[in-house]
Formats: sequence, C-alpha cells, structure tokens
Amino acid sequence: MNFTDMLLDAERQNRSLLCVGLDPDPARFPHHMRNDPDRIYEFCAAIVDATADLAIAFKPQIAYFAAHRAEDQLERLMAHIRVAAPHVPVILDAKRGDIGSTAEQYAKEAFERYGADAVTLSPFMGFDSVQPYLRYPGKGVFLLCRTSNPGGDDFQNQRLADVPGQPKLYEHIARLAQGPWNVSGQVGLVVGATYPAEIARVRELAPTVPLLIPGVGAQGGDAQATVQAGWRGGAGGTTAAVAVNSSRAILYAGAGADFAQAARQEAERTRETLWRARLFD
Ligand SMILES: O=C(O)c1cc(=O)[nH]c(=O)n1[C@@H]1O[C@H](COP(=O)(O)O)[C@@H](O)[C@H]1O
Repeated sequence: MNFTDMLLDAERQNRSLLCVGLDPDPARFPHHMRNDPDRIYEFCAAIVDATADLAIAFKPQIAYFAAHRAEDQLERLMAHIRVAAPHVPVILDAKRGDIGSTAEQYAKEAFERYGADAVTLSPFMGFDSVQPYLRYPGKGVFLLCRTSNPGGDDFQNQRLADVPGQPKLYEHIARLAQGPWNVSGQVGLVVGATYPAEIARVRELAPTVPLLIPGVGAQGGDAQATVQAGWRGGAGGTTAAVAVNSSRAILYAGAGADFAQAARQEAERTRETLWRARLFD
C-alpha cells in the first residue's frame, strides 16, 4: 500500500486525524526515567503502545535521537511500531535538503535504514534535491511549505517577482507539490496549525495532496480551525488526508509512573477535538 493510502486507511481505522509526534527529551522524561538517554526507546515505545489505536500517523523527530547518540534506539522504535501499530504509517521528521548525490544517501537512511513511510524535506534546494526520494515507490515526502514558526514569514511569505502572478513562496511550493513535482503521486506539504488562513490557501492551491500540520498543543495552534481549513473528505468530496501533529503536549502530559496513561488521555482529547471539527466542513 502506498503512503497516501496508508494515511487514509489509518484515518478510517482509528477514526483519527492526530499525528503523535515522538520528540523524546530525557530532561522532560517522567521522574523515574529523567535525564537517562538510554531509556529513549522505552519511553517512546510506551507512548506508541498507549496511542496505537488513536493515531493517523507517528512522527519521530530524528534530532531528538541523534543528539543523544540514540539512532539505534530509533531503529528499534521503528521496528516496534511495525509490530505494535502495523496500520499506522510513520513519518520520519528529518527536514533534509541537499544536492542529489547526498540526497540519495538521506533517502536511503530514511527509507532503508529506518524503514519510514514518509519523510519531511526542505524544498529550498530545488527539484533535483527532492527527486531521489521520489524514486522510492509508494514512499511519501512532505515539503516544508508554510511552517508553524514565526520566522516562517522571513522567506515563505515573500513574493516571487519572476513567477507569473507573483505568488508568495509558500503558494508556489503548494502549486509545485500539486503539479509538476508530484511525479510519484506521494508528495505532501507541511503547513503550520498556527496559520489557519494559510492552510486554507494551501488547500485551494493543492486540493488533493496530504497535509502534515504541526502546531497544535504546545505551540497553541487552533485545532478546530486547522481541520476546517485543511481536511477534505467525506462522501462525494475530494479525499485528501490531513495529519495534525502534537508532540510535547502529549508526551509530557504526565510526569509520574502513569505517564503513558496521561499521554493517552491527552491524545484522546485532541483526537476527539480534531475528529469533531470535520463535521463543520
Ligand atoms: O516538519 C515538522 O514536523 C514541523 C514543521 C513545522 O512547521 N513546525 C513544527 O513544529 N514541526 C515539528 O513538529 C513538532 C512540533 O512539536 P510540538 O510543538 O511539541 O507539538 C516538532 O517535532 C517540530 O520539529
């Protein structure tokens, strides 16, 4: 099954638009595990087990593993997700972007070493930097488009004088993802939940691509506005997946021995809010 179908299938099975972000920070671990990077796998596996029936996707952030020399724990975690949640796709958040020959190595890392179903990429270096990922059949890529951080304005909101219609950079990226760059049919976009008006604009320009939308929870994005702007589904309509990511608000919902249960409760609450927001579409 290709990545886009996996997402839609997980949405149906788990009745969820919630992407559970796996950003393990040992300094914020529950008291009995605090500051112990050797327990990254154990922490994340407990979160996966507690939310396997609630997530449309899992999104491990690679820096949180690499910073602690914990790539081997990420490998184990990927293998664990395959067993504990075989119906939930995994988006490796790596935000790669490099010349083609180097991108080939990054693609191999994401798809062969870690076995990810999709990866996040920066489109800044152009199409040849994205192409190596598109050669992996069925694998997804999410291009950064309108990111959730305030500094996203610096480039993404600037107009491109040399492109017909003088679109903003993020609008141009959305058009490329919907059209000429989407040679694999598995290209999606990253749009921040902190900017619902821009999510709606991206949806207008890219009606059928999956959207990864981080920024609810710790960053304060509006979950309901996000879904209303980005979700396209239901009978007769265009079906385009939306995965709304929350990391810290779920991972660190509790600091006691019952942290996984606390994470589940927060995930359930967020999933419910997102799921109900579809009804206003
Ligand atoms: O690509 C991403 O996942 C991403 C893009 C973006 O625009 N904003 C953003 O926050 N992210 C990631 O999404 C996660 C957000 O985490 P929380 O703010 O804790 O929910 C982090 O892993 C970020 O690196």
